[in-house]
Amino acid sequence: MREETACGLIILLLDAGLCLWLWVSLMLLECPSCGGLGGVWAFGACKWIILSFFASMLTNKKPTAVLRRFVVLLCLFSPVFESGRILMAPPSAPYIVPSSDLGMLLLGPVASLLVCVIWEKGLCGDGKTGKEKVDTRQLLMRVLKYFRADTLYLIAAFSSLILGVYCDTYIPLYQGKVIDMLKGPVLLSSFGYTIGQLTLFSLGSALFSGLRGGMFKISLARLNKRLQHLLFHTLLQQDVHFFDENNPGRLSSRLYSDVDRMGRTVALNANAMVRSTVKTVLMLNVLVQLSWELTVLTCIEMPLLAMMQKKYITLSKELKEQIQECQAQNQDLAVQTFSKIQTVRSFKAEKDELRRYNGAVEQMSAVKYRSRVYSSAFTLIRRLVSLGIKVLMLVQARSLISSGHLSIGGFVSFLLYQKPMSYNLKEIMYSYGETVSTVGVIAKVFSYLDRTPKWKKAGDLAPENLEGRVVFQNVSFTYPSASQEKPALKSVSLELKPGKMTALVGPSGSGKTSCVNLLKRLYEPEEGEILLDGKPLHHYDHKYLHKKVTSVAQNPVLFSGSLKYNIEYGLEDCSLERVKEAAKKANADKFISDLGDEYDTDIGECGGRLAGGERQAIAIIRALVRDPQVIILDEATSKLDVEVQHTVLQEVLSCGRTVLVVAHQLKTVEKADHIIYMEKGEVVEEGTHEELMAKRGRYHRLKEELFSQDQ
Ligand SMILES: Nc1ncnc2c1ncn2[C@@H]1O[C@H](COP(=O)(O)OP(=O)(O)OP(=O)(O)O)[C@@H](O)[C@H]1O
Repeated sequence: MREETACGLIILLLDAGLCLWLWVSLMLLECPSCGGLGGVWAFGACKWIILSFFASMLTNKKPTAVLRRFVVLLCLFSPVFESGRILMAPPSAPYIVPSSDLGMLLLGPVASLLVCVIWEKGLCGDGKTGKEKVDTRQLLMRVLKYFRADTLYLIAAFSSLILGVYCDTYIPLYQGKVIDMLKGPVLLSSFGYTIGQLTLFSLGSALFSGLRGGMFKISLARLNKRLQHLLFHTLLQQDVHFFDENNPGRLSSRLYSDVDRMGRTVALNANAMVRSTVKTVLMLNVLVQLSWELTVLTCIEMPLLAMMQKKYITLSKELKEQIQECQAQNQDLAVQTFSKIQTVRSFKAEKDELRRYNGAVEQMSAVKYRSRVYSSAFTLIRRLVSLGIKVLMLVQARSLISSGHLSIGGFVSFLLYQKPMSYNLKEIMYSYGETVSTVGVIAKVFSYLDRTPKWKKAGDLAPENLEGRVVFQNVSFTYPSASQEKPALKSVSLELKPGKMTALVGPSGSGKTSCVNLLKRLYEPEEGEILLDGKPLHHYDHKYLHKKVTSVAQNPVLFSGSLKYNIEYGLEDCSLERVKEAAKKANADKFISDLGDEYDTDIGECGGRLAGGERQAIAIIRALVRDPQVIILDEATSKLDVEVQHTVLQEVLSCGRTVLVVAHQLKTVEKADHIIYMEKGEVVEEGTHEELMAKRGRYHRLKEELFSQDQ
C-alpha cells in the first residue's frame, strides 16, 4: 500500500513537471494556441506513454490497477475537459486553449488525484476484499427484491421524484430571470409569462415532492410489515438451542429496530440518492451554461467533503454499532428486572439492579457523547470548507461580472443553485455512507432469515390410536452450549409402559430434565433413538406429537390473558364444554367458579394473580384438555392439596395413559409402578420402590438425601 502511494506521488510529480515544462516552452515560444484541441489531445497521449513507462519502471513492470487508472485519469483529464468546454461554449465564442494559464494546467493533476482518492478510498471502501464488496452489493439487491410486492407504489414514487426534481431544478433559473427583468424596459406580458412559469414549476415541485414522500413511506411501512412477519415466523421455527444462545432482548431489537433500519436505509437512501443524482445532473447542466469557472469551484467542494464524510462514516459506523449493542443490553436489563420483580424485591436487590442499570445507561451515554463530539467536529470542518469555497467564488464572480461574462441575475441564479447543489452532493455521500454502515445490520437480519433449524424435520405420522409406549434406546446427548466433555445423558436406555407410572429420580444434575426435554423434542439426541410405539419421535406430525405427549411443570409458564385462553393455548376449536370437563377431572372446577368471571377471568402477567397451586391446576387442565396418551409430570402436583393430588394422579393414569414423573418427594415415588434411578447422566438402578430398597444399592444409600424435604 505504501509503495503504491509512493509510486502515485512520483507519477504526480512527473506529471506536474511535464505540465510545467509545456507551460514554460509555450511561454518562451510565444505560442498560446498549443496547436488547438488536437494539440491538447496529442500532449495527453504523449503524457500517457511517458507516465506509463515510468509507472512500469517504478513497479518492476507490474503496475497495479489503481496506478494504471491514475495514469489514465491524469492524461485524459485535460483533453476531456477542453473538449467539454468547446461543446458547451456558444458557437460564436473563440476557442482559447488554457495553455497560458498555469492554474488550469495544474487543475488536471489535482482533480485526477482527488477523483482517484475518492474512488479508491472513499467509494470502494478501503481494506475490503472484492468478495466483501460483492456481498454488500448482493445484500442491498436482496433487500430491493423484498420491495417487489410494492412495485406500483415504487413506480409512482420514482415518477413523482423525477417530476418533482425537474420542477425544482428550474425554479432558481426563473427566479434569476425575474430578477433580470426587474430593471430595464421589459414587456409586462413577458414578465407575467415568466412569473407564470415560475409559479407552475413551484406548484409542480410541491405537489410531486409530497407525492414522492408519501409513496416511499407507504412502501416502507408495507415492507416493514412483511419483513417483521417473515422474521418472526423464521425465529419461531428455530430450535431451542438458538434461543439458549440469543437472549430475547437482542432478538426483539432485531425484529423491530433492525428491520425498520434496514428498510428505511434502502428505501429512503435510494430515494435520496436517485433524487440527488438526477438533481445534480440537471443542475450541473444549468450551472455550466451560466459559468463553467464557478461550476469548477463548486465541484471542488465535493471531493473534499467526500473524503471527510468517508472518515466520519467509518467512525460513526463503529459508534452506531456500539450504541445498538448498549440499547439491546439496557432493554434486556430492564425486561429482566421487571419480569423478576418479586425475586428482586424479596432479596432487597433494588439498589443493585439500579446500579447495574445506571452502569449500562452511563456506558451508553459515554458512547453517545463521543458520537456527538465527532458529529460536531465534522460539521465544523465541513462548514469551514464550504465557507472557503464561497469566498473564492465571490472573488471569481466579481471578475466575471466586471468583464461582462456573467449578469447579476445569472449570478443570483448560480447562487440559488449552488446551495442545493452542494446539499445534493452531500446527500449522495451521506446516503451512500448510511447504506454501507447498515450493511452489518442487514447481514445479521438475513443471517436469521436464512437460518435453517438444526433439528430433524417432523414427519406426518398421526395414528388414530396411540398406545403410548416410550423407549429410549442408548440415548446420548450433550447440550449444544455445553462442552462435549460434559454430556447430559450417556447411553440411556429405558422404557415407559402404557397404564403405568414411572418415576425418574436422582441427584440434581443427573439428567432427569434432559430426558424430559428430549421426550418433548425440545432437543435432538446425538446418538441413539427415542421411540413412541416403535416409531422414532421425529416421524410424528409436530402438532399431533405435542397433543399426545404433554407435560406439566412444577412452575408452569402461563401467559397474560384469560383462564380459557391459557387452557386452550395452541388448540384450535376447543369448546368451553371440553375445558369445563377437563377442569372437573383436575378437581379444579370449584376454585374456577369462585373466580369473578370464571373462565374469562384475567389471570394477570404470567398468571401472577393466581396462587402457586392454582397455577399448577390450570397447567394440569391445559394438559388434560388435549387428551394426551403420554403425560410428563415434573413435580406438577406438589402445590396441590393431598386430596386433589390423589384425584389428579387417578385421572392421569386412567385411559391406559403412560405417566412419567420427575419426582423429588417420597410420597410421589412410592405411588410409582416403576422407579428409574439416574446419576451423572446414566441409569444406575431400576425397579419398584421396595425392590430398590431391598437391593440396598445407590438408591437406598441416597434416599435420605433425595427426599430429605418431605420426610
Ligand atoms: N440448557 C443447558 N445448557 C447446558 N447444559 C445444561 C443445560 N441444562 C442442563 N444442563 C446440564 O446438563 C446436566 C443434566 O441436567 P438436568 O437438568 O437434566 O439435571 P436434573 O437431574 O434434571 O437436575 P434437577 O433435579 O436439579 O433439575 C447438568 O450437568 C446440567 O448442568
